[in-house]
Amino acid sequence: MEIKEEGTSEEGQHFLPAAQANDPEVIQFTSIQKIPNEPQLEFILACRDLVAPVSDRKLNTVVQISVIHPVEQTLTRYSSTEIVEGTKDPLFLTGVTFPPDYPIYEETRIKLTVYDVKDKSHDTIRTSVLPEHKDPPPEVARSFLGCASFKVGELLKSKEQLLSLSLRTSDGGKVVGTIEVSLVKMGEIEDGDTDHITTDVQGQKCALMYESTAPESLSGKENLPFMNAVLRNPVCKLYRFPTSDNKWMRIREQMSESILSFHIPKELISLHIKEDLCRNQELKELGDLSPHWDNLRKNVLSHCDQMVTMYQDILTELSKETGSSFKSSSSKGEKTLEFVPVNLHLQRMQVHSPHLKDALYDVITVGAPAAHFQGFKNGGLRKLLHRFETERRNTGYQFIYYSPENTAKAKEVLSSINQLQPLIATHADLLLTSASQRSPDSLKSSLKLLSEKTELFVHAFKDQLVRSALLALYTARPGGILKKPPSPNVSTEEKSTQHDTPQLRRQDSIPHHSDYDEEEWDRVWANVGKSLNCIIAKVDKLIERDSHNEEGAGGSSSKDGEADPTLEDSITSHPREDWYEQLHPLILTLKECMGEVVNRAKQSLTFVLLQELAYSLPQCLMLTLRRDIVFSQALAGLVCGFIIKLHTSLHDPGFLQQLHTVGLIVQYEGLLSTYSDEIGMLEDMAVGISDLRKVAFKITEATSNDVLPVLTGRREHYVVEVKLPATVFESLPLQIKEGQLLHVYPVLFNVGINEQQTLAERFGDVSLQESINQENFELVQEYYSIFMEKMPPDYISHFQEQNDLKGLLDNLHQNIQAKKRKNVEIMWLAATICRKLNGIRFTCCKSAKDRTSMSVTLEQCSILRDEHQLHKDFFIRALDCMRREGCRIENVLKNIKCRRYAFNMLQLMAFPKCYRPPEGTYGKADT
Ligand SMILES: O=P(O)(O)O[C@H]1[C@H](O)[C@@H](O)[C@H](O)[C@H](O)[C@@H]1OP(=O)(O)O
Repeated sequence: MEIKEEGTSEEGQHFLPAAQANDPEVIQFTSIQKIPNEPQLEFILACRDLVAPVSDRKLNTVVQISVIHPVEQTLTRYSSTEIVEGTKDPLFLTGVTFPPDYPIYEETRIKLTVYDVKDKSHDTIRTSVLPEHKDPPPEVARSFLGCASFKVGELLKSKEQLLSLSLRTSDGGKVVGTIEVSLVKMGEIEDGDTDHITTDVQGQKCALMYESTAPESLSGKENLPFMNAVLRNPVCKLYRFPTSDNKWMRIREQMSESILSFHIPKELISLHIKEDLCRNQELKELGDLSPHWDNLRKNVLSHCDQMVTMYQDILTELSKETGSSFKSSSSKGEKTLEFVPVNLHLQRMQVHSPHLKDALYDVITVGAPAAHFQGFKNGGLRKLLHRFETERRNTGYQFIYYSPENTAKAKEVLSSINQLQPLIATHADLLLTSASQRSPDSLKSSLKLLSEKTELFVHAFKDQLVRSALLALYTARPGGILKKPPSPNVSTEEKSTQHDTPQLRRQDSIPHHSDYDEEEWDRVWANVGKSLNCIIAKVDKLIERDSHNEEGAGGSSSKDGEADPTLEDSITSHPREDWYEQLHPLILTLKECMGEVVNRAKQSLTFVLLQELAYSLPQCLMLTLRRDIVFSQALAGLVCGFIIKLHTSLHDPGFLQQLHTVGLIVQYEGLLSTYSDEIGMLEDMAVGISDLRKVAFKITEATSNDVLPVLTGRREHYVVEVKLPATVFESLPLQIKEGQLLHVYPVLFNVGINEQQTLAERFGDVSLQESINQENFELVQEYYSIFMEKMPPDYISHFQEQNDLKGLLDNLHQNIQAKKRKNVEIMWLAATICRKLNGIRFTCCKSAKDRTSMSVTLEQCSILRDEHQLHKDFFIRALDCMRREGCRIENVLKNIKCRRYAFNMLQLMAFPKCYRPPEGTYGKADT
């Protein structure tokens, strides 16, 4: 019989060839009845009276679970239990679970093979590097004890949903013990005779009886398809652990990829292309420039065109990856996949514990957003951007220095102009339509909209920057006589730096045209407001006269029955007017005035952008590319985290209120070291995460089957539209339904834990980590203040009763100040604060594979201990179970095709103890 390894092949990822999955003719097997989106089958295992091959040796047992598919009759290795040491009656804490889409039927046969493990450190189970997926030679690590098999249908139909099977030797002859298979329904009472089952902890017994309620849906049924639309290829694991009062809790671990890994980068790159094409066009439309500026513009344009082509090529390549939802750690340096986050997953723990409500704990795990292809020789974004700005500020006479804030402002105004001008034109046309229909009500409402938009338009130019840019452009036109520098709207800080340095000379050399009429712009700009006022006045008059006409026509008369002479006058002097004709010339004037303003402002602000681009080409564009790449990776993770959080908390009114009044905190745990390349990664990551502040979310009602989020905006500000099904959308607070923007507050705390960090602490520099932690602590505090201020008092008083956030914040602050080596307490506290504040949790290292796996499993077990009374003697065993057989070892396998954490002994010695994986799960791996 052919043996396959689950999860290493394409088949492992998709479970069934598509043709078979869709063809009812081929599949004639009995499906397992199940709750939608819940695992199809879950069971736990225990052995009894195992016979040791050598009588004086204590058994260390492990069960390997394999599936015999009824179609192909092939044996697929599916999962394993943990190793239970020193007992002939092992009870396994690691169970077996088959996710919703797994091709399993009542006819499917499950084979259970029991091994005796001789040497744990060599028992690297199911290492896929072995050819033909053969077992490691038994003498090396484990020896076969016995096996048994059953059909899924037999288990489902069995009395008490429990099978007790004899374990036999390979020739099928000798019975070497019994294996018990108990069907599990998460959240349901588990029956069974427990007397014989002991844990491996001396003398301890755990009753298998649950005192629990029926399963409660943790996320609404209606929105499940929406959430599942972004998740792919779930891996599920099941455990049972004892509580401190000797009851059992059940834990389901789930890890899923997200289609957003590719969807968001594609959306974002399309927006970059649109934004850059528009900017290039505006540069072309700058008009005549003097030879110096014209040459500069030509140079900039040729580079910018090349960049657009590059983005287009990347988009084409990414578009070929239809349906992809995972970029492996080994692809992190691939140029065409640079915008895609590394190894992005939702890591979920679902807990069902006695007496407590079922609970979900999510962490998004992802490789630190970083530009791996560009590399880290010169550092990462934090350093590169700082260096770039300093150098730009101090360069010679060729450019006018605009601060990053001013450059951003120029982009913002340009974007407002591009949005508002067509909007105003549309509202103006609607006003004329209302006029031609002679409808006072619709005339009034059209005017209201027109006024609002025109006021926004006028307001957009209320900035000194526009004036200085106009002047700068004027002097750059051919024939400009250059005397005095146009000074951009510099902040006091900038002014002082410039005065302290040779900037004075440089500024002095920048030209000014003596003929420049500084007030001309004011006149042109004010004309827009004036022409709007004329329209308002005219509309008022028309409506007023019309109402008088109506009254007149209706036989208006004074109380005593005599006609009102003034009204009669007005009726006779203003016969029924053509409103359209009255308004048309005024609208034309408004459009003309607006056109004039747009023309001037667009050109001058584009000239500001030219200054930024002209400096240090092509490095400046490469820096933008780097920032775009890092941001794209960070954004894909954020959108995934936001959608998951939204779907799991939709039924919590407090959460919804927090969402629209405060916004959500998004906490990133970084495990990067501040040594060598990882310094650059951390510098990239810090900027990428802080750039996420430019993102806001908006929730809309889904109107089609396309439920993927939609991205709009430009580099300074993005809006992510998240769609919800109509029924769910209807139940949201009004503010959210009305499209209010929902904000996020990203924060990053980093603590390096590996051997590189030891070097950094002994011989290097940890200041980057220290300043990141300090800066981000201030951000958390700021968020907390807004939270306390904006949430309703009754919510806050209940919240304060439940949580000592103030104490946690103080503790975090003290830990940050303490400057202790590898102070992992910082990460634990930050994570706890985030969870208590209903935030979104992230964990990242270089690849989100090894260190991240250690950290999320530790976090999961800590939650079980702190929130669900995990028995203290089982903390390490639970941790080892999760690390040895849980979702994260599958993560390693799917990344590097090898079931082994990439740590060597030396590295592990440097790790804080609770971050070290169990024996036999780590070693040299080809990453
Ligand atoms: O998932 P990571 O912890 O970033 O993986 C590291 C691992 O920690 C380290 O021990 C090993 O030497 C590799 O550098 C891993 O990174 P890869 O990106 O090469 O998987």
